[in-house]
Amino acid sequence: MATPSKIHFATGNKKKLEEVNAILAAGAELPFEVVAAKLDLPELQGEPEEISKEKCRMAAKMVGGAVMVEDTSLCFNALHGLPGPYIKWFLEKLGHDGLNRMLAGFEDKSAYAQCIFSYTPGPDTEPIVFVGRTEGRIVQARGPTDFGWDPVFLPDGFNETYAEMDKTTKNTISHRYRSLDKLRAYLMSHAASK
Ligand SMILES: O=c1nc[nH]c2c1ncn2[C@H]1C[C@H](O)[C@@H](COP(=O)(O)OP(=O)(O)OP(=O)(O)O)O1
Ligand SMILES: [Mg+2]
Repeated sequence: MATPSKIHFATGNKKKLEEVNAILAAGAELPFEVVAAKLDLPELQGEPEEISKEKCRMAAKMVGGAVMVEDTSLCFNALHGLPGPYIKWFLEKLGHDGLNRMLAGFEDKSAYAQCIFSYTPGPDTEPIVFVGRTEGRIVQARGPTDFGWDPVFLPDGFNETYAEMDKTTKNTISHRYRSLDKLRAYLMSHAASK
């Protein structure tokens, strides 16, 4: 279906919204507009791709139009991918130090950040899913603490945590960038020809 002119981004997280806007603004001019929609959506449980699609369906029903939603997981390899989609609760309850302590008994501190965007042009269309991943490892917290687990995630190939690096750098290597770049390409290629 052709890309509509207006897409609602349903999120309750201001920092995500900032990054999404910055990532989209850094690219070519878009044939669509992204508007924020603060909807009260439940934190669903299950497999990440299914969680994301279901959230997208619910949001599309609520706004009655095109929607994108995003969910972020932080997956520890030593723990076979946990906390994964439950990172929000682990971070809230344990803090940065607690996340490090979860790995104290393991030599393997490697982890990956995963972002899943789901998009639908409207409530009657099955959402499509775009996955982006950035590999790294869990370190003692370093840098500003204004966005989630950024201080404890050190992406591979860098000496700075997500929190320490400047936003422009994070926004060219992040899990969010990688999945949003795929969604952007999809939306551009389905834009109605002028
Ligand atoms: O790039 C990131 N760097 C650091 N922390 C991050 C990032 N992206 C999400 N986060 C945090 C927010 C929340 O604690 C959990 C994901 O949960 P998640 O459900 O996706 O986010 P949310 O509930 O805050 O917003 P939403 O309304 O879009 O579901 O990881
Ligand atoms: Mg959420």
